[in-house]
Amino acid sequence: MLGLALALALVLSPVLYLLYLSSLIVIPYLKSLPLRRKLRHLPGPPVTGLFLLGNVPDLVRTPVHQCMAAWTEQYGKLYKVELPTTTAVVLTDPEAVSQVLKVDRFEKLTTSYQNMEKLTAEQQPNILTEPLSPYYKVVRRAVTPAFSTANLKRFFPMLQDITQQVMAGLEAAGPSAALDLDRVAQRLTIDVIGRFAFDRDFGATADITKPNEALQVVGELMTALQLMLNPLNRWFWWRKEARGLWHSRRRYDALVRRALDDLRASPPAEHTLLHHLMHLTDPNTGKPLSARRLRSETALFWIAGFETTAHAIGWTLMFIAGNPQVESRIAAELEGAGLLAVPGRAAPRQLAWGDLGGLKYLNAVIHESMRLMPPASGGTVRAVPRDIQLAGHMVAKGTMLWIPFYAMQRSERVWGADAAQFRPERWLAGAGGAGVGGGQGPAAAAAAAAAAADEDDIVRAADTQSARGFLPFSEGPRNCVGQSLALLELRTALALLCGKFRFRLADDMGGVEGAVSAARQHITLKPGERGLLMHAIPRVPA
Ligand code: HEM
Repeated sequence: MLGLALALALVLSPVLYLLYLSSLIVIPYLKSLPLRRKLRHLPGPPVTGLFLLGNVPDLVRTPVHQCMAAWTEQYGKLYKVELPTTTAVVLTDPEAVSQVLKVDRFEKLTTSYQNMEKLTAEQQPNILTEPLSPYYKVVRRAVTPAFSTANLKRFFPMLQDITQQVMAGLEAAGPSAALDLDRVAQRLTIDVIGRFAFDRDFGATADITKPNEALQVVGELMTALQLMLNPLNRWFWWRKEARGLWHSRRRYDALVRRALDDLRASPPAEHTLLHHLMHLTDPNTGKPLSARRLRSETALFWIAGFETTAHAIGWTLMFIAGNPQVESRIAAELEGAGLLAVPGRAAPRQLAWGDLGGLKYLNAVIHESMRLMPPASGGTVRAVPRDIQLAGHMVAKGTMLWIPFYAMQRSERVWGADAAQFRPERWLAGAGGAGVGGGQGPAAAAAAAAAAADEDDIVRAADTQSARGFLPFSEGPRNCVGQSLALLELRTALALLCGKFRFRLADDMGGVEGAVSAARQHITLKPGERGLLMHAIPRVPA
C-alpha cells in the first residue's frame, strides 16, 4: 500500500509541479487580457512566436538595451511591448517622462523590484523597493544628510586616499599590463562603500592584483540577481544556477551581518550612512530599525552604490582611452589647473574640493559617457494610476509604464542626428566649449574652481537636462539618493587618474565600438566577458 502511494507520488509530483509552473504563466496571462485589450491601439513590435511569451524572444535574442533602443527609433515616443504577464507601455518622450517621474502618483511598480528584495538577505522591502510609504519617507529623509555637500566634503580626503591606492596599483602593474579597468573601478567603489557606509576598510584597493572577499561576494550576488531574472532559474530549483543563487545570497548575508556586528563593538562615525540609519525611528514600531530592517537597508545600499558607479568610471575611461582628442583636452584642462603630472612636476598639486566644479570639460565628458552608457540602462518602471493621456495616446489605469534610460538617451528624436556620437561639447555652453582648459593659468583656474566649489552645477545641470531626456539618476521623488556621492567619486577618480596616466584600450578590445557592442544589460549596463582592458601609461615615467 505504502509502495503504491510512493509510486503514485513519484509519478504525480512532477506532473503537479509542471501544472503549477504553467499556472504561473497562464493565470496571469488570462488576468491581463482586459488590460491588453485596452492597449491594443498602441504601436509596437509584432509577436511572432508563441503568444504566451509575447516579445520576450526578441528581448533575449538581441541584448535588451539594444533591442529597446531600436524599437524606440522604430515605434516612437510611446509603444507597447508584450510580456508573458502583462503588456508594458514604453515611454521615451522627455517631457512626458519628466511629468511622470516628478509626481508621487506614478508609484514604482513594486512587483518589478521583488527580485532585488529576495537577494537583500532579509527578503524585506527597502528604500529602493518600498512604495512611497511613511516607512520609506522616514528612511529617505534620514539618509539624505549623509549625501549632503557638508558630509561629502568630510569624506573627500578618504576618497582621495582610496584613489591614490588604486593609482599605486596601476603604477606597480606598469604600462605593458592590460588591466580590466572596470574591475579596478569596482575595487575603488567597494572601498568607498566600506568607508562611507561603515567606516571600515574592506581592503579591495590595497593590492589590486589580490582576490578580495567583499569584491567577490558582492560581485557574485549581482550575477545571481541577473540569473534570478530568468524564471527557469527560480522555478527549476535543481539547476546549478538556482543553487548558486542561494549560495551567493548566504555569503552576502554573512558579509552584511559581520559588517554590522563589527559596528556594535565600535559605533559608526558620524559621517557614515550607518550612523544615519541607526538613529532613525521606524514609524511602524516607534523604535529604531530592527536588526532585520537594518540588514536589509544596508544590503541594498551596498548593491546600489557599487557596480553602478564602477561601470560609470569604467565606461568614461574607455571613452577617454578611445578618443585621443578628448584625452588631450582633459590633459590641457588639468594642466591649466596645475593638476597634471608633467616632466619636472611628476607629482601635481593636491586635488582640492574647489577644483571639482571648475573642471568643466572633464565634467562634460562624464555627462556624455553617462548619456551613452547609463549604468541604470533599463531605467525605471511605474504603475499608471488612472486612465491618462500620455504622449498623445490614452493609457489605461494599472498599465506597467517602462522608461528605458539607455534607449531615451540615445534616441535621435531626442538628441539629433549625432545621438550615437561621443561629443562632450554638447554639454558646454557655446558648442565649442571655449574657455575650458588650456590658456588659463593654474591660479586663475583654481580661483574659478573655488568659485564653483559649493555649487554643484553638475547635479543642477543634470536636473535641467532631464527635460531633454538625460536621466542617468532618474528624477523626482524616487531619484537616486546617492547621486551626489556617485558624481563625487567619478570626478575625483577621473581627475586624479587622468592627471597621472594616459589610458589606451588594449589592441584586442576592438576599439570603443568593440567594447560598447560587447556590453550587456545585467541589472546594470556592464562590459562584456573580458571587461574593459586598458593600459595605464604614467605621464611621467618613474
Ligand atoms: C553612477 C552611479 C549611480 C547611478 C547611475 C545610479 C542610478 C540610480 C537610479 C536610476 C535610481 C532609480 C531607480 C529606479 O527608479 O528604479 C537609483 C536609485 C537609488 N540609488 Fe543610485 N545610482 C548610482 C549610485 C548610487 C550610489 C553611490 C548610492 C549609494 C551609496 C545609490 C543609492 C541609491 C538608492 C538607495 C536608490 C533608491 C532611492 C529611492 O527610491 O528613494 N546609488 N539610482
